[in-house]
Amino acid sequence: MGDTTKGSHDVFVGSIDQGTTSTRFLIFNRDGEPVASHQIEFKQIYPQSGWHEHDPLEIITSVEQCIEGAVKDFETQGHSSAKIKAVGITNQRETTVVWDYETGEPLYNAIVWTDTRTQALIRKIKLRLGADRLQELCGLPLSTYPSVGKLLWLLENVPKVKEAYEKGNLAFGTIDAWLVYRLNGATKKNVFVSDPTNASRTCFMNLRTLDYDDQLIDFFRLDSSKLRLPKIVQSSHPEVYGKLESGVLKGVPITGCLGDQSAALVGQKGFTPGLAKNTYGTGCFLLYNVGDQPVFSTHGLLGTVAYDFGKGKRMYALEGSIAVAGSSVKFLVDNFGFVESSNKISELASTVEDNGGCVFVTAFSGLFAPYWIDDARGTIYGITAYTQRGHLARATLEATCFQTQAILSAMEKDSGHKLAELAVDGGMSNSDLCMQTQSDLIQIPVIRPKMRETTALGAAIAAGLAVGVWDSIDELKDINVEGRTVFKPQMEEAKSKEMFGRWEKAVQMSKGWSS
Ligand SMILES: Nc1ncnc2c1ncn2[C@@H]1O[C@H](COP(=O)(O)OP(=O)(O)O)[C@@H](O)[C@H]1O
Ligand SMILES: O=P(O)(O)OC[C@H](O)CO
Repeated sequence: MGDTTKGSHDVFVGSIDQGTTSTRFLIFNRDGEPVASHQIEFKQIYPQSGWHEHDPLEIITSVEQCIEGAVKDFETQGHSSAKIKAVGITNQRETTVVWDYETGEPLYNAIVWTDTRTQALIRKIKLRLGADRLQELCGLPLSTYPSVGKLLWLLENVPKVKEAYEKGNLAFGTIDAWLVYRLNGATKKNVFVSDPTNASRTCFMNLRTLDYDDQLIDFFRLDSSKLRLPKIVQSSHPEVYGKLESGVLKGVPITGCLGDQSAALVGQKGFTPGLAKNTYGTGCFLLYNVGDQPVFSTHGLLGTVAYDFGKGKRMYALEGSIAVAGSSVKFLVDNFGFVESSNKISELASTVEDNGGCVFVTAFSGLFAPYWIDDARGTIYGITAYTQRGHLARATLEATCFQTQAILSAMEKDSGHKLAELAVDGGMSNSDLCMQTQSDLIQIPVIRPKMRETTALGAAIAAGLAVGVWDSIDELKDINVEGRTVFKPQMEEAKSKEMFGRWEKAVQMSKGWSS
């Protein structure tokens, strides 16, 4: 930690937010306000129904361009880039990248967390002896969602990947590990690390020890002497993530790293057990801080790491993961031209009073928490000659709210605690209609901060804490508190229950389509 940083107000922290549909770089001041930013959408590759890939090199380019764009904006405002003391990384989780450790080149496209090509493979693995004990070790239910299935598919189907593995040259990583590796100059420095919030999404990490577990690796019939896994290091650290090797911020240290949902919890300052946040991005993810010991769900949720800021500052979370949220809105826009952009969907939904009897189970990747139905696919119920586009727009927004309602009910059963309020963020939370519907359905207040880049803020906090931009989390308490919007329940509880009953019926009916 440099003395010039400690206590000084004229310092800034950069944050790389590498999401499922776009990459951003934001520069935050010490008050947690974004002063400059740049965002780039990159290509979504869908080679077949159910497959979803990204180009790992395009992701790197998008990060480099975002850094350049935001720094330019920052300098235009009269700031010097020398004031940027550190950079944090936050990223889409589970998405799997494999590369050749000798050359640093990717061996296949990244397989995205939403991808369902591993459905049959996972079903076979579920039959193995010991499959029912996995969740007690790694916190995750066996499904198409974690990285492990994607890696096993690559080993079975891509000869180059298998060859590299046999030679002991196969590097496997989630997006955080890939970014850190490449931003450090790849083979030049070979910085090959991942933080526990990301590593906990692979199925290889033991949730109690925060290290790889041979029981898990053996169960998946992988040879740890052949597979190169990134070293698991804490989420906020002054040294372990290296430095930016090139570009306008060359030499600036990377000092924070968090999976995007953990970063959002940190950005919402969910540091105390009992606090929860729900992020409505491409998917939607509810994280509930359970304290410094892991909780293993028995009601369809995931046990995961909230953040690891070092000894005595490590927290766990229960998570409810919804595969499709904002992506369903994008689907109506891109595939059917319902409106010209996602931010117009509420307008369309407001042209009608209710869903007109329609329920849309947006199971494009099967249904995740708390249902885990891998063979469900997107299905709309209740269409009649009366149905208008507005009804479908409303049913689309409601689908994420219903799944959140189901997750909260599971969370109450797992934790024995009823949530008093829900902090929200992410692209889809911009819809007032959606947030009001959410509050109506869950019957508690929904709190939306004024500054919604909480994911990027969380990574900036992790990075800033490591270099003394902030000395402790107590110093963060006033950040992003002013100007919040509170959505209070306006619907009768009986009506909310009735609507949820119809949703649950639709979920049951959606089973089995892709079996
Ligand atoms: N006003 C809005 N109403 C509803 N959905 C929206 C709105 N604005 C953005 N979205 C949705 O939010 C998603 C983008 O949110 P974001 O938090 O940037 O996601 P990610 O981090 O996953 O890339 C898109 O899928 C988009 O359809
Ligand atoms: O891109 P998002 O914000 O929907 O987040 C993706 C998640 O990290 C997947 O687990």
